[in-house]
Amino acid sequence: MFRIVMKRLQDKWKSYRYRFVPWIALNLGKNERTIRQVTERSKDRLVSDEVVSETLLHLFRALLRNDVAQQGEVFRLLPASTRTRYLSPETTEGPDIGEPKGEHRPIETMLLTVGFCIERKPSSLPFAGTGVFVTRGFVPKGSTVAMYPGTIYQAYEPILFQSIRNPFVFRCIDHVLIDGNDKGISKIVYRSCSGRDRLGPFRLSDITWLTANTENPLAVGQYVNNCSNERAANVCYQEYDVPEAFPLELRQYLPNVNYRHDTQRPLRCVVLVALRDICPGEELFSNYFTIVH
Ligand SMILES: C[S@@+](CC[C@H](N)C(=O)[O-])C[C@H]1O[C@@H](n2cnc3c(N)ncnc32)[C@H](O)[C@@H]1O
Repeated sequence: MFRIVMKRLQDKWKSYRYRFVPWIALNLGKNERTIRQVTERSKDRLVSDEVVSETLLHLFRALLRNDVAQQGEVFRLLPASTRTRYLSPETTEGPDIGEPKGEHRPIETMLLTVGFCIERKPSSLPFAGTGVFVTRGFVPKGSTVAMYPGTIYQAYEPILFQSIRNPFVFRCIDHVLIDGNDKGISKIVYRSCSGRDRLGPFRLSDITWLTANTENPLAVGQYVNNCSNERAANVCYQEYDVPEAFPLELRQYLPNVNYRHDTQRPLRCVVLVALRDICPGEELFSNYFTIVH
């Protein structure tokens, strides 16, 4: 009898694509109605990887273009044709209406390139700590709204010490883990891995999400709170593997790094995609549980 009960429990547990392990253990019973249900892994994607790439490239190019003063070494090593693209916007493949020129203020760049900006503020929910809000602009359904930063652990890699009392360990559908904690041992590990993985002057990941001033303003997705029966989810998580062709000079804005330097697969990122139109002033809520049937 005991074995049968245990087997049933195990099967139920396995069907959960639980995102945040400690949160689930405490809240599974309370929030059953807010669970996101998908019939297959492939149905969990709201938009294609190409659409996600388009937004990231558009924003990252604008961020780089507005940071020319700090990027001397990077520009020196870029092929002339690529360099020209950043130094004189009018030579790019079409007019980029609304792209800011000159001053380097990432949040303004975000507003002008993607049409909205998000920022961390005290959550509108009691006792939920910090949350993420759309502070200006308008987010159309299907937009890439945020990124989940952190160190990437493949399913077989050890994460024991970093995961103790850590509410920021995110689990992907294929059991890859992302440690998005910006404090303590997690912060030390991320900094060290990011410093390790460079190609000369080219940084391959961003470390500024560990501070209050993020170079990539999308990289605050780890602070998005869970929906509740009263506050429905307006964003969902989606895995995004960085394509090989992603430009070298733009990788410095990716807020993820592999724990092991010899990982033989594309860099995993996770983006948050809008489930509906979102207006300024609204807090973002995701779904910490998803069941794949
Ligand atoms: C990934 S963190 C989100 C950021 C968190 N709000 C903070 O300030 O650090 C997950 C933690 O946020 C809190 N949290 C998330 N959603 C919540 C909700 N709907 N109500 C209360 N607390 C929530 C829980 O403490 C949970 O363990």
